[in-house]
Amino acid sequence: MQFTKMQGAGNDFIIINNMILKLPVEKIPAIAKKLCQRKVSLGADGFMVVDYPDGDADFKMRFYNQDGSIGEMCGNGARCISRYAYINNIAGRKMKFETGAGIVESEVLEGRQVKVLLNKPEIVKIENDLEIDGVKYECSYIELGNPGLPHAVVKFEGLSHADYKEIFETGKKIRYYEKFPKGANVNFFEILDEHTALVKTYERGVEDLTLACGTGSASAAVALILKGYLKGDKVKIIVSGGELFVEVERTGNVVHKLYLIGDTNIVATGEILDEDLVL
Ligand SMILES: N[C@H](CCC[C@H](N)C(=O)O)C(=O)O
Repeated sequence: MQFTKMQGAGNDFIIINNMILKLPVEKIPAIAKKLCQRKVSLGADGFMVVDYPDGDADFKMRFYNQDGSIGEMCGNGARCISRYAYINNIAGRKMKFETGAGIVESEVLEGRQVKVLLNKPEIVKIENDLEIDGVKYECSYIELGNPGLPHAVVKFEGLSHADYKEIFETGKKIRYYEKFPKGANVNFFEILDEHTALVKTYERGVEDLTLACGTGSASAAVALILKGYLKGDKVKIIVSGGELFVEVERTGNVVHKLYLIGDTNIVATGEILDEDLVL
């Protein structure tokens, strides 16, 4: 099975072209779960499949998390798959593709940069503070697209110095918070200056911290701009695997357009030979 491995800001993905492979869609979750396992297989945070679109888009992006669960969308994945589609002549530099959260548009910029117009924030609860086990958290809740990809944006004092275990344990608790209808990716933030925030994400479906989350960084940018923590409409989000830029077009508290911009890296291309994989 031909594959490409890519990463964007350290969020890594296996990409396959199902226009050629023609794997039955119902078999993909198990394949994704198998191949995304670190150490025993290729390993990745997510598995992406390019497929024929239903409508007039260039292609359909199917996204699966490391545990085989379906994700509505993935921002860093969308950046990577855009460059993959461009390089493999599936789309031009500017493209439009279907995702579980709705249509996404993107543009492959110079070099390895890709700019993605993410699904609009459909649910925005800026003041959505939580209390779990007697501890209060300053939190916003945002869903991008419809059906929406769920994100909590949570203040974490001293995030840059906090140890992995503390962030992980807190992230896990909030990820399963009973009032989040479908769980949430948990994006912890610390403000570095008025145009820059540090964000670390506990990802649903990976059930661990990843080095970056694109839609999480964009959701954090929306929450932090609307809260007045960040100024201007283009902000920088520092993540563990690099940096991302988010542009927000809005009228007051209503966001019309949300862009994610950042680097991509093609790590490998070749054939998957995993002998334990049962197709
Ligand atoms: N890493 C992705 C998000 C994957 C979505 C997944 N973790 C889920 O909640 O289904 C991003 O860059 O936006």
